[in-house]
Amino acid sequence: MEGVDHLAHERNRAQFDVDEMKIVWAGSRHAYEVSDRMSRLVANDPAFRKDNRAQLTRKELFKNTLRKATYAWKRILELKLSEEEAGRLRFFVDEPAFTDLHWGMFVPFLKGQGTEEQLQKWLPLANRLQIIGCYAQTELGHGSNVQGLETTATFDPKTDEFVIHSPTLTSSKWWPGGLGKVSTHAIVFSRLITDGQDYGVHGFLVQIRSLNDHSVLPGITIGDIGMKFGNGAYNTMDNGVMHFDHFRIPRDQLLTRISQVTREGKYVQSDAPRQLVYGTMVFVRKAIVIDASSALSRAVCIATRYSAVRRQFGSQDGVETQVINYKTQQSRLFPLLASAYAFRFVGEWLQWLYTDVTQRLAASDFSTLPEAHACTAGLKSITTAATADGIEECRKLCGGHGYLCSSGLPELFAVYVPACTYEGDNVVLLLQVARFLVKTMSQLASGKKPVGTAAYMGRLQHLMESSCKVQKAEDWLNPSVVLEVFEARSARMSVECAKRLGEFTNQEEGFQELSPSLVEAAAAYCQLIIVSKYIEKLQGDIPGKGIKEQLQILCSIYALYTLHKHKGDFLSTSTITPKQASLADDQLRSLYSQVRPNAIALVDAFNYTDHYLGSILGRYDGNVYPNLYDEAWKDPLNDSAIPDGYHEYIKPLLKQQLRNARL
Ligand SMILES: CCCCCCCC/C=C\CCCCCCCCCCCCCC(=O)SCCNC(=O)CCNC(=O)[C@H](O)C(C)(C)COP(=O)(O)OP(=O)(O)OC[C@H]1O[C@@H](n2cnc3c(N)ncnc32)[C@H](O)[C@@H]1OP(=O)(O)O
Ligand SMILES: Cc1cc2nc3c(=O)[nH]c(=O)nc-3n(C[C@H](O)[C@H](O)[C@H](O)COP(=O)(O)OP(=O)(O)OC[C@H]3O[C@@H](n4cnc5c(N)ncnc54)[C@H](O)[C@@H]3O)c2cc1C
Repeated sequence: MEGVDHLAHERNRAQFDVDEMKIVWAGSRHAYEVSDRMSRLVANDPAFRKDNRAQLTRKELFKNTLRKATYAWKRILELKLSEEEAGRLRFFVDEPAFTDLHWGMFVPFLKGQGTEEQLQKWLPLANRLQIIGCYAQTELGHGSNVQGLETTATFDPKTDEFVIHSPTLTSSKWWPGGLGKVSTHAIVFSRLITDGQDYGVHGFLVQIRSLNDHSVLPGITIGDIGMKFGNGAYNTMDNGVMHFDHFRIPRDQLLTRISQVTREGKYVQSDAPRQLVYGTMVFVRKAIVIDASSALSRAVCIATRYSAVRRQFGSQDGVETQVINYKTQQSRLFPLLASAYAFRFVGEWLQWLYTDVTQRLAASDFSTLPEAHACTAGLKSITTAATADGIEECRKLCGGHGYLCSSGLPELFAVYVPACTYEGDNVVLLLQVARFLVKTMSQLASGKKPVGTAAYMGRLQHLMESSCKVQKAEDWLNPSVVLEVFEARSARMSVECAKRLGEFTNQEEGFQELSPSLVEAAAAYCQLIIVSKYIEKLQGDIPGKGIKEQLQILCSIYALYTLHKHKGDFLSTSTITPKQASLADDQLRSLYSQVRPNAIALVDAFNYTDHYLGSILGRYDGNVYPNLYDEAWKDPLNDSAIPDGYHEYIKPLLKQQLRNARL
């Protein structure tokens, strides 16, 4: 059976052109071609093998990651890959490494905050990996509360230097990836103090290790923070701890696009808002949304293929039922499939928003920064939470075999789940969205017209009074009906929060008290964005046989499943009636039946190689059982029939039992 395509029958049932869908998924033909080429390059190179990760010790794992990351860099140079190609190559290598933080945070921070002079000095070194950088913001005592960071950078006018110091144990930098063992440089967030005054947190470029022998520079203490969740998984990364003892850096290593300190020690701020120092976080949060669609689609691909291969019960004609045909399986799996597509499209839109805000900032237009912050923070929160839960659901959808490392799902979950925490704890980020909504509501009262994703608030009166027009199940397929109920639910939840906030004399106290409801209102706003951006996508030109139809089905599933899951919100705000909620469920069931014949082709459209999936259950050819069986024998425990420890433990135990029985 080796090499037989067990899923061929499923693929023949598809009602759309899967090759065209691959292009939609990738974002463009060009993006598809780059991804396709890079994924194959990685898959066909034995140096990128990854099936042994769970068996390695931490030290072996880490060294192996260093080998792969440096080998990847060598290939990037040899093949003269573009920045885009290099990024995709690293993505398909699929192993968290110091390079993630170097390219993902250190270089973007440098580009965003450095002056021309600073860029000329540092960027070429960073771009050639002659220095390796990390992003050292979080401390032992503070992560979410960036303004609470304790590391100090005190200007010394006598020597024209900043003195970086960790005044307490809790001010030790803690968590930065790549810091523990690899980085030579770090962006260190510290409180800028000059002339006795504290000007708050700023980014400084600090060399932390010797470029000759990699020793940690005198005055700095650095180490790895220890093993993290799961075997293998994120333990390929050297998340680090760093403590400074009056360590000196030249004044020109304050990254000074936003503010400067003169030779005399005078603090000079530009016109730009100080929040621009958080710009790299906006950049990364945006990238994390696209990454959520990648991680979720990967889990869904595994669970969908395996659900078509796996059979249990119902043997009428001698063949048991494929578990994918069970309605419960479909009602758990297909919303995740739809979410993967929805997150992809909202990620594409977020990329547009980010580019737009960046261009505006370059022209000193800061007006859309609050919305960009709210959208990136909120969507990062909603998509990572749904993806982490979704991966775990996919594991359960694969039954017992999903719990094996060879399913690929345990490691995917362990690597992915910190996304709910890093780059901003998800609840903390939703509270930021809530603040944005409260502010938007209060500005309405003063006549300010809401724009962008908040424009619907301009129709507040209508949304407060409107009633849902759905009378039969198919009415739920009408995008304008769906959009309006999501808008009305979001508006009503925000208005309710604003009303209750108004009952507090102290607004901040009210905000704290009502924060659980505010987080729910923020989530409703983000779900509205996801639904509305998907609907907008469908209004564009989408060529290819059957593509638009499939995407419409998935869009309706995402919206109606979200409605089903948050039925309480929609009912308690009287946005829909119980009868309309029940009609939405009827429509959802019918949509699942429409997805069923296309399910395998819809996950094939992700175009993942077997190497990237890293899952026997998700193999393209569906030949699961022989491979699962063979894989078991490769476990080191099976090297010998009699295990190590038999003579020490099992034999004496059995003898003891035998003796006891004889007595
Ligand atoms: C192929 C290569 C792969 C590369 C991978 C590279 C890494 C990532 C790159 C791409 C991602 C790809 C996919 C990822 C794969 C996995 C990679 C894993 C990498 C892990 C990286 C993790 C790194 C980190 O975690 S770094 C540390 C991040 N820390 C945080 O996020 C802290 C969270 N806290 C905050 O952000 C803030 O402090 C706050 C938002 C909670 C604000 O608190 P506050 O109210 O006290 O704030 P302030 O007083 O300072 O300000 C209030 C004021 O400012 C506005 N505001 C706040 N934040 C922003 C912002 N970011 N932008 C704009 N404005 C902002 C806020 O709204 C207030 O405004 P007002 O008008 O109301 O005053
Ligand atoms: C794998 C991983 C990689 C990381 N990489 C880096 C890196 O490269 N560089 C870096 O600088 N940092 C990094 N971090 C740190 C990360 O950014 C922080 O852990 C994250 O921002 C959360 O902050 P915290 O740990 O302080 O959580 P806390 O804020 O202590 O959260 C604890 C709990 O308190 C709640 N909470 C906190 N504040 C509030 C509030 N105001 N209202 C209500 N609830 C609240 C949270 O919801 C949470 O439930 C990494 C973290 C991880 C897990």
